[in-house]
Amino acid sequence: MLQIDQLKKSFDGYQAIANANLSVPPGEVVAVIGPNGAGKSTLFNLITGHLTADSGSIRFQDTDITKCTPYQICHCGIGRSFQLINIFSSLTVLENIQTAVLARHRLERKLFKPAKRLLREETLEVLASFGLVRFKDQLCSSLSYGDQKVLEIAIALGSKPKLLLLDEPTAGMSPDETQKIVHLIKRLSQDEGLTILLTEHDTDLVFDVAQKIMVLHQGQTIAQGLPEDIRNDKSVQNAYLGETGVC
Ligand SMILES: Nc1ncnc2c1ncn2[C@@H]1O[C@H](COP(=O)(O)OP(=O)(O)OP(=O)(O)O)[C@@H](O)[C@H]1O
Repeated sequence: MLQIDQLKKSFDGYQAIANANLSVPPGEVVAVIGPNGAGKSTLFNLITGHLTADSGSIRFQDTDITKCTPYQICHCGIGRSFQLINIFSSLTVLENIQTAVLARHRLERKLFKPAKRLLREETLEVLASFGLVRFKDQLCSSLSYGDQKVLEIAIALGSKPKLLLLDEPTAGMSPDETQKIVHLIKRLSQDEGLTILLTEHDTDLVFDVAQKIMVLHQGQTIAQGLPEDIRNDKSVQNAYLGETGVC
């Protein structure tokens, strides 16, 4: 579904992505892991068009998206939730979801008065599937951190993406909130067949949910494969030595 080849990106001479290769098969949960500064967020920003690669290619469903804008990439079918929660805090929960649903129907310009009536049923369905109906008239700023994250993922799914990118979805969460996100990832993958690409520092979570893992180290793909192979890979163990000792 997503194919990345020989990707490179430098910042003022520093190669943040030196040579990244990744293949994401349809229907799978794929995790990108690596020590701090390995280039995970940079890779995500390249995939979603928030950064432009110096060289290499990114193909999504046989379309070359390497030089596309974030708007074009979103309309191609790639949705994203960010490391820092990215919602409209001063809008209600319902209005946030409605914004995403309107955008999918290319009705963004009708965002204000008439929008209240537009696509309300579809918006309520999205809210229901994420257990957010009871919060629908609350301002987003009043939700707990965990519920704000669920809302952000629901917004990303409002555009009905085929591939969902989750950038450290459990960062800063309590164990209970983390479990809620784990269940959500499994439900979206197993019940709805969504393809998911995530980065995450919590390697227990990664080994729990991912069918495939890519390991980035200093901007290079040093390993890619099944979780059990990654766990036993010597280059991965070396990359993590002195870091978390997780593998
Ligand atoms: N806009 C930028 N300008 C300059 N350097 C950058 C920029 N973005 C990232 N970098 C550098 O590129 C490298 C990779 O950063 P990146 O944020 O992609 O790593 P990461 O694997 O996501 O790290 P973390 O796990 O800590 O979030 C780092 O050395 C970072 O300082």
